[in-house]
Amino acid sequence: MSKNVSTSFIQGIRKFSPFVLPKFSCRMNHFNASLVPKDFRPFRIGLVQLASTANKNENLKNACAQISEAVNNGSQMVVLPECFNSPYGNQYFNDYAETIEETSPTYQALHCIAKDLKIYLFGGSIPERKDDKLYNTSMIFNPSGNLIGIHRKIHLFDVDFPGKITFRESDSLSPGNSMTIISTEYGKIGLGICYDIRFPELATIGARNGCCMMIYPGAFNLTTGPLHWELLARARAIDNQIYVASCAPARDMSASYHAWGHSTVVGPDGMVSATMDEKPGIVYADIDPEHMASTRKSISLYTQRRFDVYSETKPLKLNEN
Ligand SMILES: O=C(O)CCC(=O)C(=O)O
Repeated sequence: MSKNVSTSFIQGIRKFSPFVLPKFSCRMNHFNASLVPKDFRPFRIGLVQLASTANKNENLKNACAQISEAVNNGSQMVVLPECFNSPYGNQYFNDYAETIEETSPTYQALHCIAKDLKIYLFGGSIPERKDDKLYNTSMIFNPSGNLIGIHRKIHLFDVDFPGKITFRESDSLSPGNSMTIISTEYGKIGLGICYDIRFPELATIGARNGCCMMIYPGAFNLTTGPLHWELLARARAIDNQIYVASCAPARDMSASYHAWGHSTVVGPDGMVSATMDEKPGIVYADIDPEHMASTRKSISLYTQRRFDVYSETKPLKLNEN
């Protein structure tokens, strides 16, 4: 089951200050495995950049076909984009929303394909109905088809770029209230959805808690995509010397929301390992503990952090008299 971490940034840091990892053993002794989380194993990830339509059944069928393709090409972990089963927009969330239960169409489709193909499936996100509220929610399944985690988008996308894009997700959605870390046989994976990537605390606390990777299903747009999509993924990776995978929908200029696309995997050194353009497709990357170890050996952030100097972080107060 996922571990929902509800801890403050400082508590998260202190818990792992200084960064201590158990001594390594077994087959990882050809490199300095004490520099990586002890449960981190190599794997191949596939990010499915899906072309979604207004037809939910079609979207689910297409998602399953693309997941199979990713697995045929060696992926042990597959990621879908934000809002992959519906168009993206406040006007759609209520109509497309599902409850998270075994009889719901998206749950069923993801459960079956993860089980059939024996993979970890990070099911992008869908509009979720829970009690009287709607959330932007990701379901994560293991190779037995069990639901092992749910992440509800914590930071809602409320922005205003006059003349370019104005969006207020909070007009229809409620925010999730906990961080999510998923334990897999390849290591721990932290999860955020889209706008969550702008808040570095999630990745930093994830890394302190032993995550080898952060996954962000996301649908950036044609204004903030070129400005920040890759930069943010690289920043989260460099800050923490972890892998970052961001999975986007393909761009559809006939839809009301135009996604940036460019699904990307960034390595622990901050370099782009794999990426693509805005069209439908799949991005593959081989995730390698040795790469993390060599990055952390060259630039030794984890032994050089000055926890004795950093004081409690406080929220920025604007216009205080
Ligand atoms: O942060 C951004 O620029 C885009 C975020 C977004 O599109 C979202 O959260 O859905």
